[in-house]
Amino acid sequence: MGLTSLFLEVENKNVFILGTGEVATRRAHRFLDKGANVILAGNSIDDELTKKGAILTPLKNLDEIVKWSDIVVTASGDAELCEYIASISKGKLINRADKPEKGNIIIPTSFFIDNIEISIYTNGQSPLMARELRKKIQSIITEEDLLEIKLQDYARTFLKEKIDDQKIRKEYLYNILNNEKIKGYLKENKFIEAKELVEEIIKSDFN
Ligand SMILES: C[C@@]1(CC(=O)O)c2cc3[nH]c(cc4nc(cc5[nH]c(cc(n2)[C@H]1CCC(=O)O)[C@@](C)(CC(=O)O)[C@@H]5CCC(=O)O)C(CC(=O)O)=C4CCC(=O)O)c(CCC(=O)O)c3CC(=O)O
Ligand SMILES: NC(=O)C1=CN([C@@H]2O[C@H](COP(=O)(O)OP(=O)(O)OC[C@H]3O[C@@H](n4cnc5c(N)ncnc54)[C@H](O)[C@@H]3O)[C@@H](O)[C@H]2O)C=CC1
Repeated sequence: MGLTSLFLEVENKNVFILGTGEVATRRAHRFLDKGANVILAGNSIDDELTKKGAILTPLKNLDEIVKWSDIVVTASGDAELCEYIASISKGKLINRADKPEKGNIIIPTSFFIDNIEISIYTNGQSPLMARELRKKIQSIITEEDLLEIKLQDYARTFLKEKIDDQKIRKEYLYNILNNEKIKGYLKENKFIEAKELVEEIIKSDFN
């Protein structure tokens, strides 16, 4: 295995999910929430999925749907059917919820703090611990960290307009990150003051 974490654009991508149980439903929500077209094969799906645009198909003639799909998920308790679907999915992106090590996509636990996305993968060892680690991480990220991210975003955009050389932009961003006065402002939730100081620092050199 040579897994590395990446973010995948799934908007308007075609996703086929084999199964309609707990895991299949969770996967379907995740893809639908990001604008993918989702078809699930199985007996029934709940109204919430239907409302989001999921389509249910019976467990037959699945070859055409596999051809249609960009991403395949096997999440059925029927091991033989999972194997069959995997065998006709060669060359595709496939998440094997039934046998993760045989697929080429892992779905980690992911969560947001503000608009920062954090994903955890325990290398298949303990999904439950992935969930526990999530709680720990959530508890150590402060309001100040989130403001620093907003400030860096602001400074980066501002710098891109003023300075062509990326190396120089980088130097400014490090200086902003380590500026004690700015840190003090963020600690006191004074974002406007922090922003003004950033502008001052940059403008004083470039006006
Ligand atoms: C590899 C992976 C699949 C992938 O790549 O998609 C995978 C695989 C498997 N999980 C199994 C079991 C359980 N999974 C959960 C829960 C979650 N599992 C999730 C992810 C992943 N699970 C992927 C990476 C995991 C990693 O390594 O970090 C989470 C984080 C995200 C999500 O699924 O949406 C979600 C928590 C969501 C949240 O945050 O709340 C629970 C808890 C519960 O149900 O209450 C149990 C029962 C307890 C237990 O077994 O620990 C089994 C069956 C094992 C068997 O047969 O006994 C397999 C298959 C196998 O291991 O063969
Ligand atoms: N996060 C993850 O990735 C997890 C993966 N799993 C694995 O994913 C698969 C599905 O798990 P869940 O959604 O929790 O199960 P579930 O029992 O909620 O759903 C199983 C689905 O498989 C279908 N099915 C068809 N034939 C079956 C058969 N012979 N036996 C059992 N089910 C059959 C059911 O109709 C249903 O759609 C299993 O292989 C399980 O080991 C399980 C838990 C978590």
